[in-house]
This record gives sequence, C-alpha cells and structure tokens, in this order.
Amino acid sequence: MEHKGDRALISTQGAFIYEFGILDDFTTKQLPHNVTWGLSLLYAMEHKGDRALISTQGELAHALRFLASVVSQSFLAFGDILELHRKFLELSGSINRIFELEELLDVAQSGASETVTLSPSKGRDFHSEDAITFSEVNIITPSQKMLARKLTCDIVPGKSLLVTGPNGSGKSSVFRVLRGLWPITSGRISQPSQHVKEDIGSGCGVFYVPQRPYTCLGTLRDQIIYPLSCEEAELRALKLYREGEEISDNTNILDMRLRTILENVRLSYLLEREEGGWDANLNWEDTLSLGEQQRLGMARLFFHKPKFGILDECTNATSVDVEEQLYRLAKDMNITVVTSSQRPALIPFHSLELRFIDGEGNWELRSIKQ
Ligand SMILES: Nc1ncnc2c1ncn2[C@@H]1O[C@H](COP(=O)(O)OP(=O)(O)OP(=O)(O)O)[C@@H](O)[C@H]1O
Repeated sequence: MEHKGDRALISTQGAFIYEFGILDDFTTKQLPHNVTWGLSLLYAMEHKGDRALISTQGELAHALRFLASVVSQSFLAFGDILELHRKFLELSGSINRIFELEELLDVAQSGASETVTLSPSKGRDFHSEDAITFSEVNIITPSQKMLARKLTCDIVPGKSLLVTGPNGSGKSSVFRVLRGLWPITSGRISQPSQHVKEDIGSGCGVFYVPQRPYTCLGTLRDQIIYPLSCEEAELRALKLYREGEEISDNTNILDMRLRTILENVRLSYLLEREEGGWDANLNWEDTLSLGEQQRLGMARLFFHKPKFGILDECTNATSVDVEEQLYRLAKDMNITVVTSSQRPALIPFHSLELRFIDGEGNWELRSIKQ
C-alpha cells in the first residue's frame, strides 16, 4: 500500500523502456559485446599458464573473432524473436481497422441508419424519436478536462435550447458529444436518427449546421441538397409536393422548392449573379463570403426540414436582422433548434438556456420567459 505510487512509476518506466526499443537495442547491440568479452576473460583466466604452449597470437585472435560473431548472431536472432511480439501487435491493430472499415462499408451499403453495433459507445441510445435527452452525462475533453458534470437536460419538440457560456467553456463540446465525436464515459444520451437519407420523404431527425458549412464540389443546387444526390432530392421534393398541383417535371419541382428556400435565406441573387444559375459549378468556398456560406448552411437545414436543428454559432457572420429572420423561419417550419451563441438577440427564439458557468464542469439550466 505504501509503495502504490512507486509501483505505478516502475510499470510506467517498464512501458517506456519497452516502447522505445531500449531493451531490444541493449539485447542486440550492447549485450553481445559484453558477453564476448566476459567469455574471453573467463577463457584467459582459466588458461593463464599454458597460453603460449597451445596457441599462437594469430590463432587466439581468430578464435576470439569467431566467438564474437557466434555470440552476436545468437543475440540478433533472440532480438528478432523479441521484435516479433511488437510486429504482431501492429499487425493485429491494422487488421482490426480493416475489419471496422469493412463493417462500416457494409452498413453504409445496406443503408442502416446507425452504427450501434460497430462502435457501441457507452451510454448512447439512438431510439428516441421525440426528444434529445442528456441523463447525467459527463462531458470530458480528450485531454481529460471535465467540461460538464452530470449534464441532465431534455430537449423536446417546440422547446428550443440556447447554449451559452464564456469562450472555451464547452458549448461546442455538447455538439461533439451529440455527434459521437467524443465518447461519453458516464450517463446516457438519446436522440432521433441523424441519417439524412433514412426516409427521403419525411426529413431526418437531427441535422447539424456548423459555423463554416461544408461546401461540396458541384452546382449551386448540390450545395443546398447536400448530402443527398440530385435524384434523391427530386424524390424528396416530389413527396413533399402538395397534392392536387400540376406536376411538370421532377427537376422543376425541386428547383421551385429550392428557389423559395434561397429567397428565404436572402441568397436568390446568386441565381442571377452566377452564370448557369442552378447549374453554376464553382469553387463555392472561395466564391461566397462566410456570411453567405452560413446562409447556405441554413438553406440546407430548411431543405432537409429535420425535427431538430443543431446550430453551432452558424449564423454569427450574418447581420442581426438576417439572423432573426432565419430563426423565425426555423420556428415557422417547426424545427426545434439547439443553438450555441453569444448573441442576446437570439434569446427570444428559445425556451431554455443551458449555461456553462466556468468550463470546470459547472452548468445551469433555466427556462426563458417568452
Ligand atoms: N480535441 C480537443 N482536445 C482537447 N481539448 C479540446 C479539444 N477540443 C476542444 N478542447 C477544449 O475544450 C474546451 C471547450 O471547447 P469548446 O470548443 O467546446 O468551447 P466553446 O465554449 O464552444 O468556445 P467558443 O465560445 O470559443 O466557441 C476548450 O478549453 C478547448 O480548448
């Protein structure tokens, strides 16, 4: 008991020596010399008196060289055996990664919605369709800093949540945990499906909009429907199309819907500005300002029309009036949002505030009076 700490230190030192091949190097490079010299010394001690009688100096040197090479070859072979263990470990790591990749590809091909069996992340439950729930979840950074201790919070449809707190306190970390980028060590999270393609007709459960939305290679149309393909997006637009209206062709229905969205996010001028309109194929990241990219990100949200929108400071480069309009639209479309933001103008669009107090694990939840 008294030397518990010493033992840990010794095992750490052991791991260090093993990890950096110090033991292997010693066995294959240093030890053979020492053993050769040791054996030569023993021989010399034993034949002190009769050395001159039985061998000349040349024969002795030859015998010593032979002894040195036999000893060093034996130790090299022994070193190879030691090395085998490490090589096996590396190989098994690579084989595991290949199997994981194969399983992921199988799941992606079969269209399964979640990777529950592949990465059974402790405390994750993907089967709640109606709410995002955190039950006593500890949010810890990869460098083991506690950001939220036993976070407990229910986000139900119609009750949007605003996440606030000082810089670096852990606001975005809530989204990393939700997204499965950081594992949770205790507690439980449940949330609806995040799979955009799961049911083309009804929209997904949760959709994420980051601060700088990803702009894919492709046309202006592709930017809004991402990650769906054009065919999938046409199918979705068709399913959502109000019955009784005359249908000309699928692309037109999709473009009509996209035009309304583009007008709502105040980006319809792009259709006139960029040659090719919907089919304009540019490097969108370089062409659009950050504010425009953020509005495009929100257009994506409105196109997918999820139950929950996770908005990580994704409108902070837009003007306050545009931001308010975007949030009003989300409300009108019944998208419940979880927002990370410092802007007071967004408070009225939320029902709950989760505040990270100090980035040391303390947080508080309060309801916002409408
Ligand atoms: N990959 C990581 N490894 C270790 N620590 C990280 C990692 N990512 C973030 N952190 C740390 O976690 C803490 C919380 O980061 P987070 O991005 O959630 O803060 P935030 O409240 O969103 O900040 P901001 O208001 O600046 O956006 C910070 O101290 C950050 O340095």
